[in-house]
Amino acid sequence: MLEDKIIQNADFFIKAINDHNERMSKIKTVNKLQTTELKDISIYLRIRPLMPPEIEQNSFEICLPNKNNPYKACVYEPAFRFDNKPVIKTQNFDFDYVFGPNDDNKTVYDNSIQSIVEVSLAGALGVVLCYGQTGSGKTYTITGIEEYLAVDLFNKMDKVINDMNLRSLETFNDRPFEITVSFFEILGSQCYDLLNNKEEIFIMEDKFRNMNIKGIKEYDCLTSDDLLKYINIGFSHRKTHATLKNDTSSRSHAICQIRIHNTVINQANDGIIYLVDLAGSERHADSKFHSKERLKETKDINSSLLTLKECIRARTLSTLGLQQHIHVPFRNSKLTTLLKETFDIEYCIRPCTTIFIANVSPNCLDYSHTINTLRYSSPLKVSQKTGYDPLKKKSYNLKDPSTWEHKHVIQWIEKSSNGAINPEFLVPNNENGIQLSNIPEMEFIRRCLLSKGMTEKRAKLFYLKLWGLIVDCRTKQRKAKLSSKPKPKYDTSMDEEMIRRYELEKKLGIYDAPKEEARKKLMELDGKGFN
Ligand SMILES: Nc1ncnc2c1ncn2[C@@H]1O[C@H](COP(=O)(O)OP(=O)(O)OP(=O)(O)O)[C@@H](O)[C@H]1O
Repeated sequence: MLEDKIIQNADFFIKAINDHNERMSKIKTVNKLQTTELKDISIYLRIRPLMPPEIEQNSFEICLPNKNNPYKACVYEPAFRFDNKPVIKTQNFDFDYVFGPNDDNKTVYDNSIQSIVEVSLAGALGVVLCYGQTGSGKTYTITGIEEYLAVDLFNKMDKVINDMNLRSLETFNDRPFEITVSFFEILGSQCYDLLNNKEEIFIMEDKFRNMNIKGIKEYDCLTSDDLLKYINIGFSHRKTHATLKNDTSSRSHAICQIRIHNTVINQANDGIIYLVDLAGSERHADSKFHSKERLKETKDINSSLLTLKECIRARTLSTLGLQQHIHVPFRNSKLTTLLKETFDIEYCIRPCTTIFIANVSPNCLDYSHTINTLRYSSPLKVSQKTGYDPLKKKSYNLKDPSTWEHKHVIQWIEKSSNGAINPEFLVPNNENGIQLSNIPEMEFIRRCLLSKGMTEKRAKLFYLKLWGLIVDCRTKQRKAKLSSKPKPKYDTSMDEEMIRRYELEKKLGIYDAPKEEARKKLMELDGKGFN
């Protein structure tokens, strides 16, 4: 068997991988970028360490972070030539950051997730998705993140209260933030409340296109311990099965929803954090000995993961103005329907941040699983090769906030609020149009309220006015992009014969000639003619 052959040749492969790694360390180092700006969608990779049973098996690591470039991972395929000689093939994959086997959950949390806590407290939407083959460390990663996040959320409240100067508002009370949690799982098209005896719940869109979860129970959390207690109960009720890779493999998408309600600024939408432990993707081949029910389960999981991939990619491309198709297929699965605010840029009216963590096993015997995960996740990070230049300045357009400099922002605020809002309060840090759009709703309203005579309702309307512009502008840009797309050479209703005739007429220069004249000319030239 191939697996036995790989282990028998372990010495060769380990040496080849070490040599390659050594050569890589002599190449110029790429420094880690110190960026504090939150991206709409960030794609990370986490490579777990080899587990003790894998080490006992004499397995070795075939997926490593690139020593000199924290944005790349290197994968080595252990293979054999036709004459049975072992060879190693190398491939590199790009990410927003690669966490290696020595990086613990705290490092992952500090470098990827913690930034969404503050913005969610200010009213934004934060989504964390853990993806990977079964046994690759998704649950390990998400539970670790949840522990740090629960503590951090309660710790940061005070900072946000001070930063937002909430104490100065008349409506300030002794519980400015109400934190509630719910925990549910999605199995195909069914959803179950894991904190309420697995009662069925329903993800629905109301007539205002808002998403609602009918029947879900939300629990009030006064401390981080409360929050963690509910998360642990939820996990213990999740559906699992034994797979080839994991004795308790997760067969559902487990979603922890943390809602942050600001009781001081009631008009603002609640901040929401979704922590999603995706079901372990399993190759169809690995599940072929299972029951019909298991096969259907695997099919459902894989199809929803495919929809998720399409949605993330479509969203990224459309944000960058590179999307050719207007359709983001978020309605194709329950999970993406729930997260529609993240994907549907014509609906979304607040800053959304999505953090996608792909988890892989470094075990040489998991090569095919690991490469599948890398091929799935790495392309989600849209590379600069696509021609998108974030530094390229767009020319000023009164109706497009992304083109506004600080002075345009001031003009817009003064004009659109009829002088009721003082720009010094709303954009005190020289914010440009993009930065203005990135101010979460609560913070936006809070800043508006600093102007004399301003009410929460008026501030909310002003926020919606800005987002009306942003959404209109995005829609227009995408439509313009679509209409500038070259028209297909042939009408799709043309059959083969019509296309042949069209090509021939074009070649003979008689395409626009009257039919009779064209026929004569055609007969003269090739003696065939047509009716
Ligand atoms: N970074 C890590 N450091 C140490 N141990 C890890 C790490 N990642 C995963 N593990 C261990 O690997 C095993 C499998 O991890 P985990 O259960 O998180 O996999 P999974 O991807 O959630 O699998 P499934 O989809 O089947 O539920 C666990 O025993 C876990 O403790």
